[in-house]
Parts: sequence; structure tokens; C-alpha cells
Amino acid sequence: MLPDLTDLNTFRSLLKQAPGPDRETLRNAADRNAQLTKPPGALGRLEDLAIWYAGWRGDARPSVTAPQVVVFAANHGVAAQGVSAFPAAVTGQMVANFRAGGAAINQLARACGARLDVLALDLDRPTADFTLAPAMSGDDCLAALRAGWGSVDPASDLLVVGEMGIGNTTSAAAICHALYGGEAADWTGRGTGIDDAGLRIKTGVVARGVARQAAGAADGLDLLARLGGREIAAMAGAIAAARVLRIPVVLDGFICCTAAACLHDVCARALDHAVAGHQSDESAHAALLERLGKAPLLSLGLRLGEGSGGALAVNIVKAAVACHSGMATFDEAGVTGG
Ligand SMILES: Cc1cc2ncn([C@H]3O[C@H](COP(=O)(O)O)[C@@H](O)[C@H]3O)c2cc1C
Ligand SMILES: O=C(O)c1cccnc1
Repeated sequence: MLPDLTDLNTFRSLLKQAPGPDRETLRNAADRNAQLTKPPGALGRLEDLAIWYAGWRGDARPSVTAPQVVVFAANHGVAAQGVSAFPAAVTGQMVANFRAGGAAINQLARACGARLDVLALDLDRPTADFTLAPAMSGDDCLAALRAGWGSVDPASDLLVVGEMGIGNTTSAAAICHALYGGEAADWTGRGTGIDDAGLRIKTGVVARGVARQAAGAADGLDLLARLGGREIAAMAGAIAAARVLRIPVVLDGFICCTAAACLHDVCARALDHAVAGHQSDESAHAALLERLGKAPLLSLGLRLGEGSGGALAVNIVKAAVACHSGMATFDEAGVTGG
């Protein structure tokens, strides 16, 4: 069902040619929404969410029964610069924790009824420190994109992608700074909780990385290779696969949205199948969501990653779709319309 990803240009064209939502289903779902036993608009954004979901699924009365969460993990050479409050070894240790069921995402995936897959990407081979060399070669980046592309279960009906990679808020900040300009400090936040001195170092690393890598980059995919990490590329690959398969996506925090931003830079329609699950406490996430034109469903002060905010928001999508598909119409219930 999914075409093979042979090279980065194939990836770019698949993204640009991917089908949109089903227009007729969108009309039918909007018609149904107008007949449900509530004042028009009384379910607020839940109504838009259900119609959006219906359109992507091609089913005017859908249900969400098979959500999937995929967490990708990778190590970053830039972590050696002292940009995180935790050592790089935590990435691999957390992968073991995911596999043992002990992390937050294990609980949140279960709480929203999602299956959870964990994909560790060459943990013993960190990407290059991008202040010194491009983080990944084009081939390395393609391999990570392919890992994400192949991780999406075509039978799933809602996707959350999450990440684990000590140092990856530095990588994400650099990509955003390269994509959107401004100052390095505008995009650099505290990640796992670095102090003021750490934040100064991190901001300098982001500035130097962008100064060194961004010139001559063709688009967001080029920047993803030069400044990204394997888990960020894999998230981009999975979000793109879901777009081609018409599986709606719930985006997580700053790092996940940065992966999405790389696709958005290639094609403005690339994220039409995605909603923002939440606004994280990472300082640049709000500005990034604005660039992507996405309003978050939740804002709970999370700053974890792992797909945690996305998994939480799956409950909201499920609830929206349950109302849309399960409620009676005015006619069915014998309720007098307005
Ligand atoms: C125990 C632990 C569990 C985590 N789960 C996600 N992250 C989050 O923190 C990291 C990004 O922050 P920075 O760029 O500051 O390293 C990522 O691995 C992210 O997923 C974690 C971090 C830690 C320490
Ligand atoms: O926004 C996020 O997802 C985030 C923020 C801090 C650390 N890890 C992830």
C-alpha cells in the first residue's frame, strides 16, 4: 500500500502528490453534525475535529478503534557540548524503560487505548555534532526517514509519534532557527531543565550550528539531515507515511512539531492530516505551532516528549468522534430543532 522510499526526491514528490481528505465525506459529516441533538456549535472545536477526522478516514460516521503510538530513539553528537541536564546514556536507559513498561508514555498509551511501538535507531552510533559537521549524510537521513515510514501500521486509525534522544531539543531549536530565522535564543529552551549557564551554552551551540550548516540547504529535508537526529527524521517519515495512508496524526511537543515543520517546509499541505495535541512548556513551542498554523488541543504544562501530549490528546479526538458518530439527530430523538 505504501510506495518504497528509494531516495529523498521520491520522498519529496510523494509528499506533494499525497491525496487530501475525501471532500464528499467532509460534506456528509458536516451535514450530520448539523443534525445532532445540540445547539449548533455547542461542542466547539470537537465538532471541527470530528469532521476533520471523518474526511481523512473517508467515513462520515467513523470511530477510533486502533490508535498507534510509535516512539523513536536516537543519540546526538551535540549532546557532548553540555546542552542537556542529563547524560546521553539516558537515551538507551529510557529505551529499556519503555520496553519494560515503566515510562510515562507506557501509561498514557494504555490510557488512550493505543498500541505502543518503540524503535531504537543506531543508539551506538550518535549523529555528528552539527557544530563541527553535518549531523547526518543524505543516506543516513534517508535510512531514518525510511524507518519511520515503515513503522506505521496501515491498519491503525490514528497516529502519535514520540521521541527519546538526549540533546534533541538543541537539534530541534537549530532546525527551527534555520527554517524561521530570528535569533538563536528565540528557539532555544531549557529542554530537560538546564540552568541559565547551560542555556547560554545551548544558545551558542544553536547559533554556531546554524551558521555552519544552514547556508545552501535546499529545504526542510536538507536541514533535517544537517541539523536533525535519526529520531526526528523517523518522526518525519512516519508523519509523511500517515499522510499518504490517510491516517490522521496527533502531534506531540516541540521536537515532534519540528519534524513536522521539515515536511511543512517541503509542502504546505503536508500536515493537513495532523492536529496539535498540546502546547508544551518548551519555550519555542508556541511560536512553532503558530508557524504551522495549528492550535493546540491541550495545554497542561508538559515538557516531556515521548509522544506524551499526543497520546493524551488522542482521548480528545476519540471523544469528539464518539459524539459525532454516537449522538442522535433531532429527528431520531424527537427533539424539536431550533
Ligand atoms: C529521564 C528522561 C526521560 C525523558 N523522556 C523524554 N525526555 C525528553 O528529554 C530529551 C530532550 O531534552 P534535552 O534536549 O534537554 O536533552 C528528549 O530525550 C526528550 O524526549 C526525557 C528526558 C529524561 C532525562
Ligand atoms: O516539547 C517537548 O516535547 C519536550 C520538551 C522538553 C523536553 N523534551 C520534550
